[in-house]
Amino acid sequence: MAARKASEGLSKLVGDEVQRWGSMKPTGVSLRYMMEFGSRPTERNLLRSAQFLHKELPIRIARRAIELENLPFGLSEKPAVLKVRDWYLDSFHDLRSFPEVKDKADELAFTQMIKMIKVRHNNVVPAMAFGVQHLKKDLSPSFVPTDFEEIHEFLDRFYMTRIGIRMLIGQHVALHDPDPEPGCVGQINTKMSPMKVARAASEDARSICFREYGSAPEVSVIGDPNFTFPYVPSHLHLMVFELVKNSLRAVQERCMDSDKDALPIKIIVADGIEDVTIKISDEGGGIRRSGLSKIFTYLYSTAKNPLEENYEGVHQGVTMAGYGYGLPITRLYARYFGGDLQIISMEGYGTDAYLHLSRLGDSQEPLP
Ligand SMILES: Nc1ncnc2c1ncn2[C@@H]1O[C@H](COP(=O)(O)OP(=O)(O)OP(=O)(O)O)[C@@H](O)[C@H]1O
Repeated sequence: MAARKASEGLSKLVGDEVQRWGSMKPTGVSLRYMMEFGSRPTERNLLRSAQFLHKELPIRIARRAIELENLPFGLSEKPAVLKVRDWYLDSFHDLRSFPEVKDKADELAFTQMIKMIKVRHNNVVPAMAFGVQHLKKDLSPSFVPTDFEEIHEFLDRFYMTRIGIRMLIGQHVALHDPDPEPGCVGQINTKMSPMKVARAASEDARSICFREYGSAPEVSVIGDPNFTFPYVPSHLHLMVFELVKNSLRAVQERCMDSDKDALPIKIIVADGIEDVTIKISDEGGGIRRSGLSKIFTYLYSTAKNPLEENYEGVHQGVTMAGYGYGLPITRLYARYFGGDLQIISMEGYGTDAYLHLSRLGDSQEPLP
């Protein structure tokens, strides 16, 4: 579909429909609810789930489309942001033009449609990053990072709701799996071993490190190998991958500068009553105190930006670092199910990342 012009404005494009849906209140779901509901994926429950999404997704999508139209500093006019807004409008339109979901056939067609919506939005993160980068370039040298607070808050809200939308779609689609792995309820593994996921994510990060530097520091994972708890393995994988990638880069660069051996990275998994905490410790030299306040912003990275040319297809080749998105996005994933992320640094020595995951899974989705 041809890109719409920003000047056409939202209200003219889709009338009051987006505004009307965008003013409705979204309904949050908890990990526990998803797990209990999804444990009986009967025809009736799948139908109920599709009916819920048929009403819920347009609300969430409309709210973001409206925000995308009203960003400060002219960010809404940037071509990459316009493209993202068009993806949201197209998805809103697909959902609203889908008739009421009444039976199994409707439900299957609806599932197919939302699966397509998820694919359409695959490149939202790099596209938005490209738009923001573009804006930063336009504003420099008068660029003041505090000006970006509003944009930063918007991006936090925007990506948080994106995680929610993708979780809801992914969960509904996954409940159709005729042969789920034992213990899995859609995307949730009721017996997820955090050690196993941490190991796999570390190996993935190490292979990127190998590709980039020709070697990779060792990563050891300490904890109870039999311990399991319900969580979404793909979320945990993504979070540990990002954190280990940062540690590997810091350790690797430090040892290249000093000609010393690369010191191993240590991951400890602790099983508490309220939280499962995963600590990732490295001796990569830490982060300067003056830079610490910036690490959770979307514009701070000490690596060369891979988005300088364009964002199309950036997902095809994961790089070691560059957008400055790893930490803020990881923290959003942790917070989505009631957890958090803290970074403690000792400049001149190393960094500890504490990833807290809420064990009870009772917290409602944060819905900005
Ligand atoms: N373990 C660490 N040791 C030293 N510096 C770190 C560590 N983790 C993060 N940093 C610093 O924080 C910055 C931001 O990290 P973040 O993960 O958000 O982005 P990035 O790694 O630069 O890029 P990407 O978007 O690809 O993850 C890094 O560029 C780096 O300077």
